[in-house]
Amino acid sequence: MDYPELALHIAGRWRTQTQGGRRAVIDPATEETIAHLPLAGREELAEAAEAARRGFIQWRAKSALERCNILRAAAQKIREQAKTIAQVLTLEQGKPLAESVREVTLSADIVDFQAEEAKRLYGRLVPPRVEGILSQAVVRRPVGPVAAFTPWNFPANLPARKLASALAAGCSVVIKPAEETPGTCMLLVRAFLDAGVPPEALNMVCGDPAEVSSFLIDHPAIAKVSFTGSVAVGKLLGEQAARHVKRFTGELGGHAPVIVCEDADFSFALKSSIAAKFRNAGQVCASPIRFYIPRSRFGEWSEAFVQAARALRMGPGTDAATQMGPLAHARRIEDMQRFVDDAVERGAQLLCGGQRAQRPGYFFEPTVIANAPPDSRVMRQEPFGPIAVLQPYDTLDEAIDSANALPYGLGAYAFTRDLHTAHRLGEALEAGMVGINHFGVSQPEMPFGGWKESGIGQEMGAEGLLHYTEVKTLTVGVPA
Ligand SMILES: NC(=O)C1=CN([C@@H]2O[C@H](COP(=O)(O)OP(=O)(O)OC[C@H]3O[C@@H](n4cnc5c(N)ncnc54)[C@H](O)[C@@H]3O)[C@@H](O)[C@H]2O)C=CC1
Ligand SMILES: O=Cc1ccc(S(=O)(=O)O)cc1
Repeated sequence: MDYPELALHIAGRWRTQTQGGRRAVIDPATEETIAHLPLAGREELAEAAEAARRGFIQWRAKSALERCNILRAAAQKIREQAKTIAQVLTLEQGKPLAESVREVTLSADIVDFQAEEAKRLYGRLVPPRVEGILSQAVVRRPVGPVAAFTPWNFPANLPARKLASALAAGCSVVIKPAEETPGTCMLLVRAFLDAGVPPEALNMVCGDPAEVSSFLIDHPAIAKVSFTGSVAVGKLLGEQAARHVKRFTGELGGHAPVIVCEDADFSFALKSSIAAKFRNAGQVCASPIRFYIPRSRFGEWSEAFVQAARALRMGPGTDAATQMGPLAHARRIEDMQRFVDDAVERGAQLLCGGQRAQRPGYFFEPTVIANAPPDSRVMRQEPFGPIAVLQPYDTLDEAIDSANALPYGLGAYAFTRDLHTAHRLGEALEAGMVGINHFGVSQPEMPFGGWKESGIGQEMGAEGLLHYTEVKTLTVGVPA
């Protein structure tokens, strides 16, 4: 499989030679270097921000229909190249190739949806309360150049969400993908440019994440910051944006509970749970983490869950038989071990896995922990990896309280066959996305965002576009 030569897109030019040096991009399945990524220096970051300022003026001047047509052409190009982009994604990130193909085609769908929404960015006319007013309108206008920061777990989907909405609204962008997975984003950026987005309206930079984000957020050309990543970094970037009163969207971490009710179809719930838990090796912000199981059926569930976890085929994403790939980078392995060791030290039971796999690559065994005390790290922080925690409960009220106990609220799930219980849980679970009897809460047409510390704002759906706009009250009086 081929991996492309990496370049940054700054002020209308692709650059392979940059002032910030370069860093290796590693295949997480083999730990081998597959490419070198040029890094931007401060002057190049300034060039990108200034270009975004000029690009914004050109891009916002296009009609909604023109923007829609260009973005739909970009979506088509992404779809046509889905296999190639997916191969790059799997090489740099590790997930199974079939998952990468699905991610890339879904990214094209996200771009299509936001492109169409550009034509529906309606305002409204409000009857004036005083005489002599011809029209009193509420309209939405693009917020301005956006600095977008995306992580390594969904190298196509997450840049697509930000690029699609920002560009559909008429904003220009400087995007910084994760340095671990830059190739996928580079191919998406190329598709947008080839489709007709003005070269200065779309910039891609990489570098030291903290230096790049700090520089861009402080830069006067940047009007809005959009970040996907950890709660801790989200708070830092949000604070920095707030100091300039710049707009901020944060898609941050979660700690999703799953309540399996006494009346649930256990075999369906278990099959769905295993697929959702170990998809992308658990590196999904809305991934299920805490499974609350009725005490009377805890033994039966634990046994079947462990058996299914052990049966998962781990391997390189390029192997068609692989069900779970490696973790995306070396730091994740160390972090998984800390989660497991801490839980066991505090008295939890390790039912399976719990260690790095004995093979090259950043593989960590599918891990199941039971009865983790509430103060264990795995019960308070997002493991962001292939670790499931099984907890017994006695009453549904108790399970709901436990599910809502953390300061996060991104995804939450439940399984029941009773319609009343389904509605009750749908209301009671405190999260931006609640899935009853299914985990598919991330869809291009639906808003995706967190409650509590899990984030601010939403991406995708009609709401996603609105976060890239400002509201203007526009009153036109009768000329004197
Ligand atoms: N919500 C999500 O989709 C993601 C959440 N995370 C969370 O982050 C935790 C740690 O992930 P790691 O990669 O090990 O650590 P990390 O915190 O170094 O990096 C996480 C992501 O944030 C970016 N980042 C870090 N500091 C930044 C800064 N100052 N400015 C801009 N971007 C910055 C990195 O480039 C990377 O893409 C995970 O355990 C998980 O909880 C990580 C990736 C995606
Ligand atoms: O990490 C967040 C995230 C990204 C993508 C998806 S999905 O592939 O659209 O399901 C879910 C969560």
